[in-house]
Amino acid sequence: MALEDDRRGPVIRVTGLRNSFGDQVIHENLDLEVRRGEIIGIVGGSGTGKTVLMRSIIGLQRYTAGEVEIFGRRVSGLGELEELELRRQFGVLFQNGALFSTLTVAENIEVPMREFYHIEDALMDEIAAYKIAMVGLPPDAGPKHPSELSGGMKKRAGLARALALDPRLLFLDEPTAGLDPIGAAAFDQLILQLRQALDLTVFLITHDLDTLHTICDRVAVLADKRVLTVGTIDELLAFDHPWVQEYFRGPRGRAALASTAAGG
Ligand SMILES: Nc1ncnc2c1ncn2[C@@H]1O[C@H](COP(=O)(O)OP(=O)(O)OP(=O)(O)O)[C@@H](O)[C@H]1O
Repeated sequence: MALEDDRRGPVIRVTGLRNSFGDQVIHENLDLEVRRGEIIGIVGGSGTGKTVLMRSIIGLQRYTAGEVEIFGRRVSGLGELEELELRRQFGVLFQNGALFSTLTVAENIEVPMREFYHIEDALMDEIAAYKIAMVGLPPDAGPKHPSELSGGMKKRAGLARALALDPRLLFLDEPTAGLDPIGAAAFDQLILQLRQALDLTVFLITHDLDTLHTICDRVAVLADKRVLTVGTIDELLAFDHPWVQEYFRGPRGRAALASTAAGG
């Protein structure tokens, strides 16, 4: 059953979200809208709940209050078929790539295909090879196991798996963490290219200021248990809050700003 698609509304709408673990309240009354086709960066100090927010949106975290809509549909209370149909429309790259270590790269990419479709093995291999090429991995990466790949290649393999079902929405949790600056910049460019080629909306958790400056259309700041503000970097630079000012105007923030201004 195809989900009704509200093309005018936001791709993701989170309203009044609350998450807590025991006595620890992570989110309280959190609102966020993600627009169609944008790359939105999610930033915030460690432990502010960026990953918990992502997990709430994709259905892996049971929140205690609030509502999440994806493509105009409430994600809670969906029937089994509708939930499957929704899950097919987004891909996720988890923080550590989360590849199955006993499977090859191609087999990893085929996992979601096997879950959702009945496709012949030969066709699945072809699709996996196409996804491998799409993320800039060499063809011989397919039969390799994750342990044989560099950190950057693992991220690309995880991305290929996230793209396995041709999603329209992509979630990336700290994709450039642990990459060297050249590898991180290349990954940023890959995300930009894929957004353009595949008409994607991207929800991107990152601490990487270069990534924020280079590829994000808007940035949402998590603080005080909610989304404190959302805006372009220029708008955030003018936002009067100690964490935001320290983050974007501290030494690293200034370096990233200077580098972007210089076209680097
Ligand atoms: N399953 C869980 N049980 C208990 N506490 C949890 C659970 N998952 C997350 N937390 C807590 O929720 C808070 C937010 O965690 P989360 O991983 O979302 O932070 P984050 O903003 O992504 O941090 P980082 O930038 O360090 O990755 C943390 O204090 C964490 O310990």
